[in-house]
Amino acid sequence: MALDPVSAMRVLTLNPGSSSLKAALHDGDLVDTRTWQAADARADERAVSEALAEWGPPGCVAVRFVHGGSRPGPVVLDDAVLRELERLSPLAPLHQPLSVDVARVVRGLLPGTPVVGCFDTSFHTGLPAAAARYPLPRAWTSQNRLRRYGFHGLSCRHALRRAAELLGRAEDELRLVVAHIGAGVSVTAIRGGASVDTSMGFTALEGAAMATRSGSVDPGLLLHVLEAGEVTVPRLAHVLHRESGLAGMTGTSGDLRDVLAARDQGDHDAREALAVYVHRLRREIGAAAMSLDRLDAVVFTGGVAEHQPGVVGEILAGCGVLGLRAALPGGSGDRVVRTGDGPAVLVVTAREDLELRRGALALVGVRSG
Ligand SMILES: Nc1ncnc2c1ncn2[C@@H]1O[C@H](COP(=O)(O)OP(=O)(O)O)[C@@H](O)[C@H]1O
Ligand SMILES: CC(=O)OP(=O)(O)O
Ligand SMILES: [Mg+2]
Repeated sequence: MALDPVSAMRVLTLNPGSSSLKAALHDGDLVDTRTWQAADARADERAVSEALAEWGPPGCVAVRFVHGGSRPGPVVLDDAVLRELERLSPLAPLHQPLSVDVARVVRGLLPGTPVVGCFDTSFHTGLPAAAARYPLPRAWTSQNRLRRYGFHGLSCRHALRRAAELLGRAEDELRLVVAHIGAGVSVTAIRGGASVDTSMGFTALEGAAMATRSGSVDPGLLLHVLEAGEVTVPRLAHVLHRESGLAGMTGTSGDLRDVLAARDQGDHDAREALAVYVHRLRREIGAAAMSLDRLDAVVFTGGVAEHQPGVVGEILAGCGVLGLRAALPGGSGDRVVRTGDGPAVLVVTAREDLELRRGALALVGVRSG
């Protein structure tokens, strides 16, 4: 069947994550992907040029931004929007500057080609007040700016879509917990097709322990090290984003492969770090489940979920209180690991690129239709 001109458009998607830049070229139903590791601004600029050299010019481009503020959906990027998004960089220092750079580079290389920004935060814009608001003074929160935004929304949106397909159920009838486990880690509760709670908050530092990010730490501890003069504010920001999590606890890069290798060699810190990582993930899964009236399925997605079934198995082994059964999610591709009594367990590849494409085509289609 011939595709209509909008869906047949070649779309380049660019996804700067905290440990990689992922690019994909969607040409009708064909997809070609490339990943560049250890993203930094200059490497990302080179990656964009290499992607364009390899694939040629697309009809439009979609760029993932983790922070979109209150934007409920994708927007076409122009200089003014990019300046606004750049102002959010301090709230997502591992991602936002890279996305802004990548968008500027691609706009420079492809003048006249629409470049669309799609936001992790959009999926969470309907969070109920109980989940979105911090218990801070009204004067701080009344403008609705200092609140919980949530991230990994493109991944959650795709996980919901795939879970509905794999389980043969309507999206809006599913009650899901989605555990996105990559370099960044978050857990989201989905009910009625929408996010109703999520572990990341004002920034992508809150919640579970991550590859190099601390996740949640008692704010009293942070006040203490600041007041004691042990660190400056910029140093503390650096430590919490880049020198904590699995990396900080072990002295490795924080890549789970390195941590598992160290544990296999009997390294005590690696064993303890993985125990903390798994414990904190289970705690977030339990917390997310409390926003649901029943739990139909837990969906594991992101690089760790895709490549390390043993770690998913370790997490599941301690989730019996939710009715989840221990399982080792072997196999590959999107799959239902277990069904039967208790919630189902799914592993889904994080295809943020498909949501980026969808978001871009919806906008470009509207503009050209
Ligand atoms: N075989 C593997 N290939 C790629 N990543 C892996 C593999 N095994 C484990 N991982 C983990 O997946 C993480 C990357 O996940 P990913 O979702 O791609 O991250 P991000 O989008 O944040 O860059 C790495 O930090 C690594 O710990
Ligand atoms: C929001 C976030 O942490 O993204 P990533 O896992 O891609 O680094
Ligand atoms: Mg990612």
